[in-house]
Amino acid sequence: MLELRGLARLNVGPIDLVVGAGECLAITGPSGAGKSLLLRMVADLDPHDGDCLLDGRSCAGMPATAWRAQVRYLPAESGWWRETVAEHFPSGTDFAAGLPALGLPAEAARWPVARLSTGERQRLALLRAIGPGVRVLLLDEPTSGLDAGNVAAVESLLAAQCAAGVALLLVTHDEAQAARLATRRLRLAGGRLATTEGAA
Ligand SMILES: Nc1ncnc2c1ncn2[C@@H]1O[C@H](COP(=O)(O)OP(=O)(O)OP(=O)(O)O)[C@@H](O)[C@H]1O
Repeated sequence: MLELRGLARLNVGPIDLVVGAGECLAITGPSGAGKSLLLRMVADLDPHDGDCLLDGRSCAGMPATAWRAQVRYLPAESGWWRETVAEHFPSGTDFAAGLPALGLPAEAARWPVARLSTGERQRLALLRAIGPGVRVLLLDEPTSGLDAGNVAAVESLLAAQCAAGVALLLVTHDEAQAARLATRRLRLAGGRLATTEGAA
């Protein structure tokens, strides 16, 4: 349902790729290979050549807000711009119900952003990224700062998203994580994507 057609920027691409609903595509590759550039192109955050389509509808042909409501990008370092956690979630949503599954207490909804640890920010940013209407999650090292227990919690949540039909593009340096989560694995090197050995 997500299709990348000739996506290219700087030294990355052109990349053609189709990712189905419920598929988890893991992308590995050396530092500086262009993994984040690729995710940012799919999120339509930087100027680039080519186009992305969702169920045949072109990103270039729809308002940026409509694309980003369906295709969510979780950067390696999340952005926070208001004082408290709750202010970053749409009002009227019961996002706090999702906190325990990520190892966070319900009162974390009221915490000031300034007190959040790196791992707390990372898990809360993931909670922010998921939700009704989201079809694709673009995940840049979503567990890089986490202990083993929280890695497992995040991976469970991601597996549940896949089971619900969300497509994941997962950038990770963790080959074991790729093996656990991915339905398909690709390696980005020299600006091109290639199949890796050990792909599920
Ligand atoms: N705006 C830019 N202008 C020029 N070069 C850039 C720009 N953004 C990124 N790059 C370069 O493009 C290359 C790919 O960057 P990118 O962040 O995508 O790497 P990555 O594969 O995600 O690496 P890492 O695993 O270290 O996060 C890097 O050499 C980076 O310095």
